[in-house]
Amino acid sequence: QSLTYCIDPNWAPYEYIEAEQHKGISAYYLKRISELTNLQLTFLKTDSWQESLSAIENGHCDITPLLNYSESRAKTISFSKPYFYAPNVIFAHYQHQLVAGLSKVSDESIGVVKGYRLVDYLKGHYPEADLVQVNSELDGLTRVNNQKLDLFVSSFYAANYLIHQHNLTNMRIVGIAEVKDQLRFGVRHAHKDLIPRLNASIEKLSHEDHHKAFIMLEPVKVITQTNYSLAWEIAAIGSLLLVILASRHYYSLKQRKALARKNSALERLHRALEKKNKQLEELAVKDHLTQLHNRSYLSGKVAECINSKKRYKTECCLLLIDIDDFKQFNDSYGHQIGDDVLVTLARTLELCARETDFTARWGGEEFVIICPETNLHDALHLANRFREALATAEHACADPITCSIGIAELGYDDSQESWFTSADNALYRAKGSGKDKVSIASD
Ligand SMILES: Nc1nc2c(ncn2[C@@H]2O[C@H](COP(=O)(O)OP(=O)(O)OP(=O)(O)O)[C@@H](O)[C@H]2O)c(=O)[nH]1
Repeated sequence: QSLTYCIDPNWAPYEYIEAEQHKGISAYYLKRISELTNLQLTFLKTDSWQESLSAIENGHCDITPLLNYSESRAKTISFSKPYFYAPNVIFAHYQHQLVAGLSKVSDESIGVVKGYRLVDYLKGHYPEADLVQVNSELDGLTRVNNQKLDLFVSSFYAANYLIHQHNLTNMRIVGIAEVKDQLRFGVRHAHKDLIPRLNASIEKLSHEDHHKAFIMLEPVKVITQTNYSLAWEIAAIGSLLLVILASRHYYSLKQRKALARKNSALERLHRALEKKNKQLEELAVKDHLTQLHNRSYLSGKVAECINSKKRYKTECCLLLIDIDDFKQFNDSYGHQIGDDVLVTLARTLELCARETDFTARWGGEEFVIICPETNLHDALHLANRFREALATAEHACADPITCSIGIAELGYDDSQESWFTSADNALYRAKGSGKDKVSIASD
């Protein structure tokens, strides 16, 4: 005989659907009973217990393997004798005090699963109770856990299983409901002739059969042993990070020190370079032998004098000095003595000139004094003073040093070239008139 059966799909661990398959202890009992009765049972999948009850009522489902007796169900269903017994308990928030039984509940809401026999029971025995019908055991337990419902009455094993599975830790059992589950087969009235066969098979179930089913009520084991491997991994990664950070810090310190050393070396180099540059600048404007300024330096000063003349009409004189018969010093005493004579003249020049004058070696044995803010009279005085000082200056050979001097006052329209030409002409005249003379350009 081939029959269909249906279950409560949300009543783990009693019965539930997993991967489209009927699971739980009712699956186990159903298998045993169909073996013992030789019944062919085909599973009719439903989405809820309500849907399963409706399927029995409208004839789509013939048998359901695990339900309690109730008068209302008895209208459409014939029942076998019970074969599995379980207590019902009352759940509440973990801070709720113990409840001595359902009869002691007064103002609190009591949850039960819609369609369960408990609904009829509570309505019948406690009509005043604030009954809340929830969709499933899990729905009721979750509401209590979240303090959305005061109490929830449920099968102990089913609730125990769900609490573990869903980690509902805000709740506890606070009392025992007087009703117990006495679970049995339910058969559509049309097949009530099956009841004796089912009862005979139930009688044949052994103690071991029941024990195997009972074991299936055990919730999924919670692993209480601490898994240290993650801690070790974290510690290892942490240590590695520490080592990396420490070595980075060490290398960055090392690099900073090396950088500081390089920076101070660079600073030293920079200072040395500045010094060298200064020396080079001085070399560029100084005569190496006499240490007087050279022609290129003087050209700048001459330009300043010309500008000053044009702007302020200030007086300015130029003395062009040439050592007389200098060639003879070289020829008679050698080049070194010639150099000494040049240096002697340079020192004498510096002694005689004022601080505001500019002295320079113009080239060879020719020297220049530019005297700003100086008229011809004073320039002549300076020239003669210089000649006298030179004549008495100590130097390396016995011959006296004399020089001829050409003086030119800067004219308003003079350029450097015309000014020096005037001085040169005057010098030429001084040489021509017997040397050791001073000649003025305007003469
Ligand atoms: N020792 C030395 N001699 C120099 C230097 N520069 C130029 N002379 C020499 O100076 C001499 C100049 O000779 P001249 O131009 O004939 O002039 P001078 O002998 O002074 O004759 P007058 O100008 O007519 O008095 C040359 O022999 C040059 O070689 C120098 O730096 N050192």
